[in-house]
Amino acid sequence: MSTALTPPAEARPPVRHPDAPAPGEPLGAHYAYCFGCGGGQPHGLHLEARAGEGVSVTAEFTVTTDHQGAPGLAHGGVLATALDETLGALGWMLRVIAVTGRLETDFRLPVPVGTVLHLQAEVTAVHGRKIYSTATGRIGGPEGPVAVRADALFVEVKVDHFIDNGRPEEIQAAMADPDQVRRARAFEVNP
Ligand SMILES: CCCCCCCC/C=C\CCCCCCCC(=O)SCCNC(=O)CCNC(=O)[C@H](O)C(C)(C)COP(=O)(O)OP(=O)(O)OC[C@H]1O[C@@H](n2cnc3c(N)ncnc32)[C@H](O)[C@@H]1OP(=O)(O)O
Repeated sequence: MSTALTPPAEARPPVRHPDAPAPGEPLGAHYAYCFGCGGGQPHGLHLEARAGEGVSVTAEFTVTTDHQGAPGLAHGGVLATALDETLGALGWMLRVIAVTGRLETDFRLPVPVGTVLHLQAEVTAVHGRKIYSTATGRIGGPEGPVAVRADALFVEVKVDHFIDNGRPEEIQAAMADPDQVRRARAFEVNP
């Protein structure tokens, strides 16, 4: 693991937000057109995440023919996306909006089309706006062998990060959608 992903000595253990969804509760999509979790992306991952214990989440992603790199095998970038999306869902547990700063991925086993990837992610430490986290993707069941894993650094941002940087068409549509505004607020500590 690179030094940038090692929490400094002053980092604190993560604290589950009191209003975090209960363990087992589905988290839903943070944006309908998200490539990772949105229902509105025909070739997306349609990843479904649930709250876990503490500051953790679980998720499942079924590899389809849309996700191939080599014939019959998942593309590594798609698997990294599944890890990234699962790690991103940890924001629901902290009620913080955070984006990926760094994502370091180990690919340990090939993942065939048709596989259900069982993902688990947890926050390991928090230091200021920096959120340190780790994730695994297992095949053959939730207790199966680890096919992919990642360590990550997410950085907390305000909703302005998206409003200021996103293309105006999509931002205006999102801001006009009460359901999207509700989802964005669910991520924020002080909405
Ligand atoms: C109604 C309105 C509609 C909106 C609704 C939206 C709802 C959304 C809800 C939830 C969204 C969740 C989405 C999850 C999706 C899955 C996750 C992704 O794929 S996210 C996309 C990929 N990532 C990016 O696009 C980031 C691009 N990068 C940036 O924007 C900046 O670089 C950013 C924000 C990461 C940092 O920039 P700075 O200017 O804010 O802050 P600085 O000072 O540079 O960094 C803060 C600290 O972090 C460290 N840091 C930053 N990047 C680092 C890196 N790559 N490696 C190591 N350290 C890093 C720095 O060294 C600094 O540390 P020191 O405070 O000094 O100790």
